[in-house]
Amino acid sequence: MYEVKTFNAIAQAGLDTFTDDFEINQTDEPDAYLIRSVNLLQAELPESLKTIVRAGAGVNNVPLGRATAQGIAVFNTPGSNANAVKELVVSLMIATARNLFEAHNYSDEHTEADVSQRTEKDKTKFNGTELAGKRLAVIGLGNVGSLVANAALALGMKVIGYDPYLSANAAWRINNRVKRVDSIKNAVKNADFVTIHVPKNNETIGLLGTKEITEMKDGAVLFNYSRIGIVDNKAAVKAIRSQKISHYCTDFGEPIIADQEKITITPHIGGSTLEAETNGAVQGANTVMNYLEEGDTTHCVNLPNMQVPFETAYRVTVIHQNVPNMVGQISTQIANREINIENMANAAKEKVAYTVIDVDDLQGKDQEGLISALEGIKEVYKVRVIKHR
Ligand SMILES: NC(=O)C1=CN([C@@H]2O[C@H](COP(=O)(O)OP(=O)(O)OC[C@H]3O[C@@H](n4cnc5c(N)ncnc54)[C@H](O)[C@@H]3O)[C@@H](O)[C@H]2O)C=CC1
Ligand SMILES: O=C(O)CCC(=O)C(=O)O
Repeated sequence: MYEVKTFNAIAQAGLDTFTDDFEINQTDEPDAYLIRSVNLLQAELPESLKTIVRAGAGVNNVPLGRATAQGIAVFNTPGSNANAVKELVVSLMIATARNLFEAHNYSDEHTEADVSQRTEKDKTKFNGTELAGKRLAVIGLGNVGSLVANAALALGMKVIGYDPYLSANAAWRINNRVKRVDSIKNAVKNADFVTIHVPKNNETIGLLGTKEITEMKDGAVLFNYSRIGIVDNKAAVKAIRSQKISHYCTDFGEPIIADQEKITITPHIGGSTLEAETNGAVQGANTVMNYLEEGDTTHCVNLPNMQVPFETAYRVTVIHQNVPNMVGQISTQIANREINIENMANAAKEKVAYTVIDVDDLQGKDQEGLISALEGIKEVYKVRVIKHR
């Protein structure tokens, strides 16, 4: 029986996906964490923990370096909530173009006798513009950005995209009418709307700051539905006050942007739809099961992605540093115990490597001895022996 500890609201459909070999509980010695936005950056990760699966996209709430050093595989569920974010961003583009927040506030302030008179009288205050024919810059063309770009095209907008790290898979999803450019400056300079959809990391913190906002068209509308800090909020407030940008919408509140005209804050609801939460939870549950039961690392963010068919009675998995002679040392330990290797696979991702060894004859052998011998190799982070179901 594997034990799974959950954090945040994980959709019931996801919890129901687990087979009887998995128990969801709040144990202190879980095999897996299934999480959403809980901040684990300062949390101690228990010795028992083998995997952390983020139902969603961003893994900036997980201490990746520490997890790797403890041999914990970290996954996300890419694309599971991308459509939800796309629809929210599109709705906010329309809302800002049509002054919907201001118009609603106006009507809300006049709910008494004068509301019908004012309905016609002041409506020119809320004259808007249409999206068709306007220009949208999308920074980051992955799962969310590509959907936003394609949806904007369908609404008749012109779309400019910037993504220096675009994967081949993501490129296939993008409509060829999205014009790709080689710099943020070239993306934003004539754009009426600018939206950013990138992961939070050292390179993307402050990616849209004073310099980039200055390069935007006067009166542009700016969106940050990625993470706090990717748009420099101080710079955004200055740009709103000087009317350089006409509206700023973000999913991540902080005091500096609170209670300001033309700044709309939503409470991190980009992925908060029934469909997205279900997708993420179901995909997350399958990820937990595939990793714990087979060592599959599809969509792992800190290990190489490997799918090796599991056709033997046992599988030994080793997470280790990506340095010379690891495969040699590992197979020597196995051979020393007269265990025959049926199949072996190894791949590396930056400084970390993952080795999968399939064997038939572990029954009755000293499995604990093998694990401790392998974990005795100083470059090894974690060893698991998995019995085929
Ligand atoms: N508000 C919310 O509830 C949600 C927020 N997010 C946030 O949005 C981010 C993006 O989500 P997805 O599109 O699903 O991720 P993704 O991984 O599919 O796409 C991210 C894209 O950003 C690109 N990128 C990376 N660094 C870049 C840079 N310096 N300049 C331009 N492009 C760069 C990558 O090449 C990739 O194509 C997530 O990491 C998460 O932080 C995602 C889902 C929900
Ligand atoms: O789980 C959530 O509601 C947040 C979604 C999100 O921010 C993400 O997937 O990166």
